Amino acid sequence: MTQSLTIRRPDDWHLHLRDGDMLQAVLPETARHFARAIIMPNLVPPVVTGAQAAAYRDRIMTALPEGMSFEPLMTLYLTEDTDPADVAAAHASGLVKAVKLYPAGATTNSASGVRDFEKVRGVLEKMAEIGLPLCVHGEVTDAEIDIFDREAVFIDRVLDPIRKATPGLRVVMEHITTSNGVDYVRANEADLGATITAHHLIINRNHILVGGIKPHYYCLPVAKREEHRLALVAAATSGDARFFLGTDSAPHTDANKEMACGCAGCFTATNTMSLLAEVFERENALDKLEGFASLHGPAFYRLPVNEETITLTKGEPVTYPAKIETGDGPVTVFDPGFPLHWRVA
Ligand SMILES: NC(=O)N[C@@H](CC(=O)O)C(=O)O
Ligand SMILES: [Zn+2]
Ligand SMILES: [Zn+2]
Repeated sequence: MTQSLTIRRPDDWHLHLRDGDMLQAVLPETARHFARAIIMPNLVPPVVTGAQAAAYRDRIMTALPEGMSFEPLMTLYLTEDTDPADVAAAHASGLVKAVKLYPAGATTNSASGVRDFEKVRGVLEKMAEIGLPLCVHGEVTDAEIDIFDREAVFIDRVLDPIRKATPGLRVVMEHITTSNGVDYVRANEADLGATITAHHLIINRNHILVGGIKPHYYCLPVAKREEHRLALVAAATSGDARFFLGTDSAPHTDANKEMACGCAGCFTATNTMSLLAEVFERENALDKLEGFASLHGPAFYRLPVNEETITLTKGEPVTYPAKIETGDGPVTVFDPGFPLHWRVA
């Protein structure tokens, strides 16, 4: 008997599409399964203004192959010079669904991010007033803080003070990687959610470092100890609506990953739904997959759920390309290290 599971079409609440040739190559990988995605603004130069977001959305729609449907949900990259009025106008027009906070230097293309959080107070207050969510890359960048502690320290030193200083600000903790992140979300009733990636449900830090360094498992925030992975799996499969899927699918060419100073990012757009179904099945939680991938995100963002459905079927191990070809060079698809049995029909 074939097992099958029909769920509402999922959305991706944290996605990097890049631009140009890379955009062209990776967009169909997402649009094949996902109806919508929150599009990260960390281009070079970053997407800072409403006008830049509108132009980027047009480039995405131009890159979408005939016959595919996909709605990019645009974000603005928060800088110390961001104009609250521009943010409010971009939100009011329906263009922009979130603002993204990168601490300066925390991750790929974050040099224009925020150093002095006092300087963005006016924007955050405006966002609280209009209900526009702030998506946060939650890591401190202080050189003396150990990379494995940067998320936990960020929660205490930056996130909690910002939230207390800005009542009503709606925050998404992006790509949480620790039990500290899970606990912080659980301890706060309102205005707080978190995205979880597929790869952080699968790898811990040993996968990156034991038996030789694995550049394709290196992303930021870096995967943590196994106990943290288990906390993420428990949160994702719990049915708690504050946790939802954000793949953080972040394509870099193999040349840029497999080098002495390799880029951070895992490319999962191609096989996310197969990865998730395998993880949720192992937890006896396939009934929670629709909530995580298709229902909790729209609820947080106050958007309608998708009317279409997808069907996952279980069978012989799924085959998918090890790499996708792009105009910039090949991009390796995330390999979980075990066979996947669920495919999107
Ligand atoms: N996750 C990553 O490791 N990389 C992302 C940036 C980010 O989401 O932090 C990228 O843009 O490559
Ligand atoms: Zn990030
Ligand atoms: Zn990201």
